[in-house]
Amino acid sequence: MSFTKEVRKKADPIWQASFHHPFVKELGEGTLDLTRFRYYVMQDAYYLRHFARVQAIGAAKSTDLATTARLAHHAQSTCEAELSLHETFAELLGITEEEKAAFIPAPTAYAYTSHMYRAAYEGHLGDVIAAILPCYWLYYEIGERLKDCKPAEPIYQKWIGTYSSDWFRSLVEEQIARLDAIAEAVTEADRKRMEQHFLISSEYEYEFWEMAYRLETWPSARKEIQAYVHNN
Ligand SMILES: Cc1ncc(CN)c(N)n1
Repeated sequence: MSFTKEVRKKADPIWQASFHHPFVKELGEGTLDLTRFRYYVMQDAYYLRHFARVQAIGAAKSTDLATTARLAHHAQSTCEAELSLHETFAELLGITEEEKAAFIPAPTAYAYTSHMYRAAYEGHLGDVIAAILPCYWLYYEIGERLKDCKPAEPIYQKWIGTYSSDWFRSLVEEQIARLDAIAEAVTEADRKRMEQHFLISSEYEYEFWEMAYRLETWPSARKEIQAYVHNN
């Protein structure tokens, strides 16, 4: 069995929990409260800004120019396609510049992005891709599951359309093939570490729905903590 099939199998229980999470189900049905989606859009814009940087670390850690170019292209796609989609959502949802300026990442968004940076800075390209692959692949599987849903809310239709698109599928397939090729060439210890990154990111993907559904906040109102994460 390929490395990605193995880790996908190990992660299946937590992926199933994401598929059945009320945020995902209600988005497909069109019953998701827009307050929750609005919160998600703001946290996800923060997440994607850091995700693009992690993709760029992958570009820098690639050992051949063709892979550097592809990873840089992926980072650019995150900025031009996904983040610009969020800009459209922000306009449609009436998210103001003041709200954006006062934005503070929630504990889960902060922890998930910190995990990706850690995997990326401490490891090689295989570590980078293992940590970011659930982000691609889980959303694509969710897009596939929801693609025949016709939520009355156009914003939700647009979200589903993005992640079930051929464009997104081709990015996912490219990263799966890349990770399998790397996994064949590295040591067993490397593969074990890559598996851990993949499983931790899978957990955080689930936690991200929870965070948005519960409108997570920091437990303490300490301004210095909030100022720190705000600036980072
Ligand atoms: C948290 C999260 N994970 C994945 C994706 C899809 N790139 C996203 N937009 N946000």
